[in-house]
Amino acid sequence: MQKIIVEKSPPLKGTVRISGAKNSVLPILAATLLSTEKCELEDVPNLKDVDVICEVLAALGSDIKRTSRGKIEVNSATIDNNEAPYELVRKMRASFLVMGPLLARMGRVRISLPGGCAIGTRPIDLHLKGFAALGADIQVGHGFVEAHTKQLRGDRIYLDFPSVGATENIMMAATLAEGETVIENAAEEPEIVDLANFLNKMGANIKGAGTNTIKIKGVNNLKGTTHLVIPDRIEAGTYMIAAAITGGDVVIENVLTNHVKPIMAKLKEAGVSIIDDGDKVRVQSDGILKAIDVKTLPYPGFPTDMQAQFMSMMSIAKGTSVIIETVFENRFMHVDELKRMGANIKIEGRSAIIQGTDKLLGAPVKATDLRAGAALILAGLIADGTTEIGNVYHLDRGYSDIEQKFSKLGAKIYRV
Ligand SMILES: CC(=O)N[C@H]1[C@@H](OP(=O)(O)OP(=O)(O)OC[C@H]2O[C@@H](n3ccc(=O)[nH]c3=O)[C@H](O)[C@@H]2O)O[C@H](CO)[C@@H](O)[C@@H]1O
Ligand SMILES: C=C(OP(=O)(O)O)C(=O)O
Repeated sequence: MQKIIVEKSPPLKGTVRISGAKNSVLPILAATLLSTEKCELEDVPNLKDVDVICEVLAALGSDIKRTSRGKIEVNSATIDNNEAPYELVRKMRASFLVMGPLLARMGRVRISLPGGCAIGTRPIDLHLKGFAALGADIQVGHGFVEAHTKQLRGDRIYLDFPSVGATENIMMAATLAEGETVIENAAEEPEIVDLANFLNKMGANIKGAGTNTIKIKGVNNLKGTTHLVIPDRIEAGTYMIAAAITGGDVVIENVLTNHVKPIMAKLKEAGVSIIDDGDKVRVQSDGILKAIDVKTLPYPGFPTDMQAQFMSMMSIAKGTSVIIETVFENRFMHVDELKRMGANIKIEGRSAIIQGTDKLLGAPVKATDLRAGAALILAGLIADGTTEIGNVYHLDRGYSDIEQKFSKLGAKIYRV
């Protein structure tokens, strides 16, 4: 089993380039199923999750070529299978995003239920509610969802919660529905906008992505296009904290600073200097951090995918911080691991109360999920001694070239 070893490191210095966003490229790759022509994607990150969604597409009959580093061509002109099997869907929840495109393109889909994961139960009721409103006949049983329709028809769909995945899945299905679909209380994340831009370039008619009301007028078919994936705001935020926690000076390139406003605001509140240059950001810190309170919310609120990394930072801040997790019901699995490193954290319901300590101590720990893994690397950078992180496959799901990027900034990190 692989491990990532992190040793106490000097203040990080230098420049790091952020890769294309995992949470954009996954729905965009799913959306290529809607096209009867070849699509070409650029700045595709080097991630396990990308490999998995490509395996799903290949199983459905898409032809996938990795033409050069960061470039993928997908041709779904002749897809012939509408079943996404358990073995693939269980590897990655985002595989469920092929449901909307398959239903719209083929009129029939059978897909394994994705199940829960370490951060919560993560139901798919809102996705199914949306497909039913569009006229799909849906059956759930034996661990699978089956849906079919002669022709999807546009409707008004109000989401009880602005779910990212449900908004994406319904938006993709609606592109080929008859008439207009309106998604109300839609998620507003930048990745939704990126997906809508991609679909519009394919010939879809989507307006309002990035607001809470998205209108989709159905079209007859979608064609091929090329698309540059937006930068990963969570990867950017993770390196911003790496600079802050080590008292470093790091320039983060290929970031859309508009997408990381809550992260920059909270870092400033903690006493970190942020120079915002639009598509790059310089983060400087003397390593003396003030306690801050954070509440995770749907975009444009503070992202739940940055909660664990902030918790590492708050573990060595001066004073008491409170982090409230409102998006997922069980996203505090990293707390016990941080406590193994000497952090002083108490959980009360959906709140974590963090009493900053003077130092953390290296320890054997395990990544309980993707961002928990990132949080442990961050803690390891400042902990005395050596931190050994197990279950690193979580990190490989979502961080491109992680040891190389950290090493280039002067971090003492390697994989065994
Ligand atoms: C691949 C991808 O883009 N993943 C992101 C996406 O996940 P994902 O799309 O799964 O997250 P959602 O926005 O759907 O989930 C948010 C909340 O809504 C609930 N819910 C969701 C769907 C549903 O049908 N019913 C329901 O109750 C979930 O259990 C959760 O409590 O958004 C999350 C919230 O920003 C991020 O943490 C993930 O990194
Ligand atoms: C929770 C995450 O991803 P996913 O929805 O793919 O599990 C994440 O990126 O932190």
